[in-house]
Amino acid sequence: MHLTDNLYGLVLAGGKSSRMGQDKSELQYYRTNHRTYLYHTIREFCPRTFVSCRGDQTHITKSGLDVITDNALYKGPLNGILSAHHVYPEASWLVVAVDLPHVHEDTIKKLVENRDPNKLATVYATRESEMPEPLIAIWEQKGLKAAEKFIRETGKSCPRKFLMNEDIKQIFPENDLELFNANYPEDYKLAKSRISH
Ligand SMILES: Nc1nc2c(ncn2[C@@H]2O[C@H](COP(=O)(O)OP(=O)(O)OP(=O)(O)O)[C@@H](O)[C@H]2O)c(=O)[nH]1
Repeated sequence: MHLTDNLYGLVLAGGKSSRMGQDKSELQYYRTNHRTYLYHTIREFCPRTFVSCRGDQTHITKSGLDVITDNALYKGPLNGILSAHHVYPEASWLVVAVDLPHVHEDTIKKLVENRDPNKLATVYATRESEMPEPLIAIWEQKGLKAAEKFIRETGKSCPRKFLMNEDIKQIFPENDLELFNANYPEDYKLAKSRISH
């Protein structure tokens, strides 16, 4: 099996961005807004790529990028991933959250090269925390089926809670900074300053 067979890309951009105070997917770290940057970055590795967002985010749905909008089943990032899974149930998904400013081509390449399709997911973790980061990960088709069952049975939709007890492959970035999560305006400023130096 080729490592990118059936592997579709998904940039998660459907959050409320309440801590940032503005849509995190509109923030620009490189030459364009970050959802577009990540979309083009992961498109190199996947036969099809989409942005995952809410139906009311018309600035995204009408942006010209391929989009999958959330269905109304649950809330949160896992709903975005499961909505994509419902549209293309035969696919596995390379997922990247839009609030990861230091993810770059090599971060994605490493994820793809280390994919283990026999696990439920291949997931990054920082060396510091060793906790799975489910939003920079490859979710296999069977992993998404299992996640959906977990939500139905527990009522919990936190992707990390699900992955903590599951058969996953965990990998580490070259540098923990690649997984830096920008949620607040101070994080945005800090990430921008790192990028411009
Ligand atoms: N499609 C989709 N993506 C989501 C949803 N909620 C969060 N995300 C995405 O998942 C990633 C992590 O989101 P969070 O930081 O947990 O939540 P957020 O709503 O973006 O931000 P806060 O409102 O500050 O918590 C981001 O890329 C979000 O765009 C959702 O309901 N649907």
